[in-house]
Amino acid sequence: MILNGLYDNFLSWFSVDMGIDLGTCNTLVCVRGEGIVLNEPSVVAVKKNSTQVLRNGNELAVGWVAKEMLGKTPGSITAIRPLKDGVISDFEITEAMLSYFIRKVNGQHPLVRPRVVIAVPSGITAVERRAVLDSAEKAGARKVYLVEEPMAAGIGASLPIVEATASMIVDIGGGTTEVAIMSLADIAQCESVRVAGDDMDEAIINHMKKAYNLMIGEQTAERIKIEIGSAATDGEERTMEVRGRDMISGLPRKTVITSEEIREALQEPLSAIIETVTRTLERAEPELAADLVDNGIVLAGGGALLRGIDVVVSNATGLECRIAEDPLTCVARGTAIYLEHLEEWKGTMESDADDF
Ligand SMILES: Nc1ncnc2c1ncn2[C@@H]1O[C@H](COP(=O)(O)OP(=O)(O)OP(=O)(O)O)[C@@H](O)[C@H]1O
Repeated sequence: MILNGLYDNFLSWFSVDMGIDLGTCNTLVCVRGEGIVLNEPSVVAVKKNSTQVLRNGNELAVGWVAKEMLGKTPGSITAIRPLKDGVISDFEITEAMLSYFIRKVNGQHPLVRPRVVIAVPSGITAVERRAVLDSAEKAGARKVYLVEEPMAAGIGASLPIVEATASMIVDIGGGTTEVAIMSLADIAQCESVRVAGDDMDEAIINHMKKAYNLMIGEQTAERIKIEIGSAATDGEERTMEVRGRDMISGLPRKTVITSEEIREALQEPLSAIIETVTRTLERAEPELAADLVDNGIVLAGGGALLRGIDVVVSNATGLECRIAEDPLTCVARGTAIYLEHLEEWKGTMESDADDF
């Protein structure tokens, strides 16, 4: 056992060990000492009705190359996101994507295969966990460890999660929102809801259909959310010109929308997120709840960047709420730190393979 550990540490000198935030929207890879070395959309372009990944010249159509094809693909090509609601919905494609990213970071023909820590949503089933482990192994990892996303986010946000005090994280990603209260390097209370940034985009698409008879794509909806979206007013209202297809005439058209109507459209997904936060707090042990009065709540994930979301969470809970530094990279940075302290963390799930 000890020899195995020493051998593994020895191999680590020759491999680029990495932490991966395998997200519904983006995949980030973090390497110790180097920070985030890869940040690409979790998108793969394949031939229609097949799992054959396309090439764009010499490059496989994965990540940025594939994202550009999304929504603009000719009939014979499908650009797909192999993760849905934070979990793998297409194994073969996920494996192809992971393998592309791991190779990109580790080099085409590495001497030693890397150790990899992958952050997974806390709500996923044992079968889904196994699927992530298998995909990463087949994608070229020497050893794979899984860490729960809120734990990784807490580590990345420098919360004192190993201490005997409660830390609370709300990680709002693309497909899932993870809410967790942690203490003594373990998750004490956790809730995961499959409502997050993607649902906000969908709410905007539905609003544009209902209010303007205008069909817009997912990328336009995301742009609206980022440019003028908000959860609470910050005293400054914004407008934006939006282009799409008229649902009646079928022709391209543009219209001007306001931040107020988008805030209204976002109410439903935001309420679901807030309910999850309050439910988690209600279930917390009294001692841990007491700690949170002083420690407050930290928001992470891309959704934390929605204007005024900290205000809304703070108003709903009565607790102080702050946004983690660089919330989009929080989980990935946490996975890389986790890799350095594997022995300290409880219940790490790891793969069986240990060959290079
Ligand atoms: N400035 C912004 N304002 C609002 N939302 C934003 C902003 N920037 C990014 N987002 C949203 O954050 C989400 C992506 O966040 P993140 O990368 O943390 O998710 P993920 O890790 O891919 O998803 P998951 O954790 O569900 O697997 C997307 O829905 C994106 O539109």
